[in-house]
Amino acid sequence: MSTDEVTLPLVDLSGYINPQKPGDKERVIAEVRDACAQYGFFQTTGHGIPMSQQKGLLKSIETLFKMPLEEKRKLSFLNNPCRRGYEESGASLRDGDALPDSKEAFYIGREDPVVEHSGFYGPNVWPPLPKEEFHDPIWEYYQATHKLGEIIWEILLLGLGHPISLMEEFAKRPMVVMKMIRYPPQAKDLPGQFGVGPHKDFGGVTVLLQEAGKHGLQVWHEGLEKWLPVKAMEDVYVINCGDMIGKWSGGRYKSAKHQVINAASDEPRLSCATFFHGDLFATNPLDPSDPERETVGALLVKRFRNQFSFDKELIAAVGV
Ligand SMILES: O=C(O)CCC(=O)C(=O)O
Ligand SMILES: [Fe+2]
Repeated sequence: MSTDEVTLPLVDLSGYINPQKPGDKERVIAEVRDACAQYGFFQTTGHGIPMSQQKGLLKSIETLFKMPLEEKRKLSFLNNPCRRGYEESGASLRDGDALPDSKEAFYIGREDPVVEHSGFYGPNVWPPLPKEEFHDPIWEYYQATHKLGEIIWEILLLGLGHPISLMEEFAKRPMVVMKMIRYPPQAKDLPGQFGVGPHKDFGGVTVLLQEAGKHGLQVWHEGLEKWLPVKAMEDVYVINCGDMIGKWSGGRYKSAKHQVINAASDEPRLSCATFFHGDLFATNPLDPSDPERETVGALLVKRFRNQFSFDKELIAAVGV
C-alpha cells in the first residue's frame, strides 16, 4: 500500500453505545485504543448524534457568521469574563506561523448562572438571533457532543484497564468548550496562510464535525513524516486526543499535530469542535496512581495564563 492511501481508522461506536452481542463493547474499546495509540485520531460512525441535530447546528453557525462584523465584534470573547463569544479572523497566531489564522470562531461552554473560578464557570453569551434559530439548536447539539465526549473518555479509560466509575469524579462539573468555526476560502496568493496553523489540541477529547465535502483537515503522521488528509464525510465525526491525554496516558495515547487548509474549494468551510476536558479539580483518570496529582484546571491555567488573567485563589485551588 502506498502511503498516499493511508487513512485514519473508521470506528463504528454503536457496538459500545448499543451493544447487540457479547464482545461488541470490547471490540470498540480495542479499536479506539489502537487508533489513539497509533494516530491520536480516528473517524467514527454509530455515534448517536442525529443528522437533524448536525444540520441544525451547521445552519445556525452559518446564520451566526453572516451577522455584520460590527455586531459580531460586540460579542467579542476578549471582553467576556468567561472567554465565551466571538473571535475575529486574524486574532490567533501561533509561534512561527507566517500569517494569523484566517478562521473566525464563536465559543460557548457550560451554562452556569454566576461567574466563578476566574470565569471557567459562568454564563454564555448568545447573539441577538431568534432563540429557535440559534440558541435552541446550538444548545441541543452542545449537550449531544458533551455526551459523546464523555463516552469517548469512558472508552479511553477502559482501553487502559481502568473502571468507568472514575468518570464520576472526572465528569462532575466538566469543562466542555464548544468552538464553532468558519474558514473563508483560501487566498491563493498567500502561501503562509492557514485556516488553522499546525497545532496540537491542549486538553482532553475533541469531538469534531466537519461540513461534508469540505475537506481541509490534515493530521501529521510521525512514522510516515507526512500530512494525512482527513475526508469530511456526511455523518462521520473526527475524534482526537489532546496533550492532557498524551501526557496523562504516559504516551500510550498520542496527541497528534494537525492543521486546516481550506484549499479544496472556493467556498467557506464550517466545522465545530467540542473539547471535553473534565472537572476543573479532577486529576488524572488515565493513571489514578499518578503521583503528580496534576488537575485539569492546572493544565488549563498553564495553557492560557499568557492570554488571560486568573485570580490567585483559583491558581492556588487548582495547584499550579
Ligand atoms: O476545523 C477543523 O477541522 C479542525 C479545528 C481544530 O483543529 C481546532 O479548532 O483545534
Ligand atoms: Fe485542533
